[in-house]
Amino acid sequence: MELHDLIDLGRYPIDRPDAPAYADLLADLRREIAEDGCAVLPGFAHPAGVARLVAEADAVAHLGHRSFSRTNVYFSQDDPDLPANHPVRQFFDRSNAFVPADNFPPDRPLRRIYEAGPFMPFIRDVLGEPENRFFRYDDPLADVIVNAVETGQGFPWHFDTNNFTVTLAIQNGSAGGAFEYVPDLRTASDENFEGVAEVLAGARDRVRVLDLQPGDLQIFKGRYALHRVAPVEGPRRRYVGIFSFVETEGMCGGVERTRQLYGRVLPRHHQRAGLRADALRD
Ligand SMILES: O=C(O)CCC(=O)C(=O)O
Ligand SMILES: [Fe+2]
Repeated sequence: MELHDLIDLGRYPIDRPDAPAYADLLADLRREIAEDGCAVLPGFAHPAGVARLVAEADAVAHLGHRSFSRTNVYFSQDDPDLPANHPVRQFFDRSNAFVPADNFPPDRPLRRIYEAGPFMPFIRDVLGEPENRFFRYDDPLADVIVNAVETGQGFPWHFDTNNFTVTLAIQNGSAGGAFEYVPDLRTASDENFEGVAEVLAGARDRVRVLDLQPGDLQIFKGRYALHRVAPVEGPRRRYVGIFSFVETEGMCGGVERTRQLYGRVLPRHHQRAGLRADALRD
């Protein structure tokens, strides 16, 4: 299976960084990131590629870790010393199933894309990050996963633990499942708890809504953009492939969050706790 069996390389020539079309594409996507905090590449995976990705997701969906919990936007514990309306103290229902990354071998479609030579440099170019601050997530449970969401389930407001998130829509639910986000709500040095509290209380003025279609690739700064997935409705599962990138080499997920989302932790999650460049709550 080659990259062109999955991706529309005619429309998105990520394998030809010297081509003028690559420079044009990059300029468009960088503008989108600057204006919207998010770039979308419609039809990045072509229909035949989507069919392969759906088949892969269907085959491993039963291995998803189904978890139901109440979580705050940081996936952290409550802190009773803070005021009751503080974002750390706002908990929302979360239910979904993450299919852990060790179910996606290199010769199957999803990891074939994630580990393809041109993919990481392309994403880094779009985000305008330097080479020494852009790495694949070093987490064997979470570097590339599928989020499988069934009827009634969703993913409430949160920040990602990895810096940059790239999602690939594989299959939509029958209805619902829209992606909502607030770009740049916090920075590496400013939690902006007040702004977060406003969104959690229902302020909609900065919320953007995306209705992604199967095959669409989305690139955004999930550590700084608060985001959520509206509940899915109807019999069909929603599948999204999630590719993670980080600014610190060797970084993996924290112990608490990894246990919640994947149902297990590895020795490296303990060994590398705290290996990150910022001091955000997570
Ligand atoms: O399913 C999605 O579109 C994104 C889910 C998400 O935000 C996450 O897994 O952190
Ligand atoms: Fe997320």
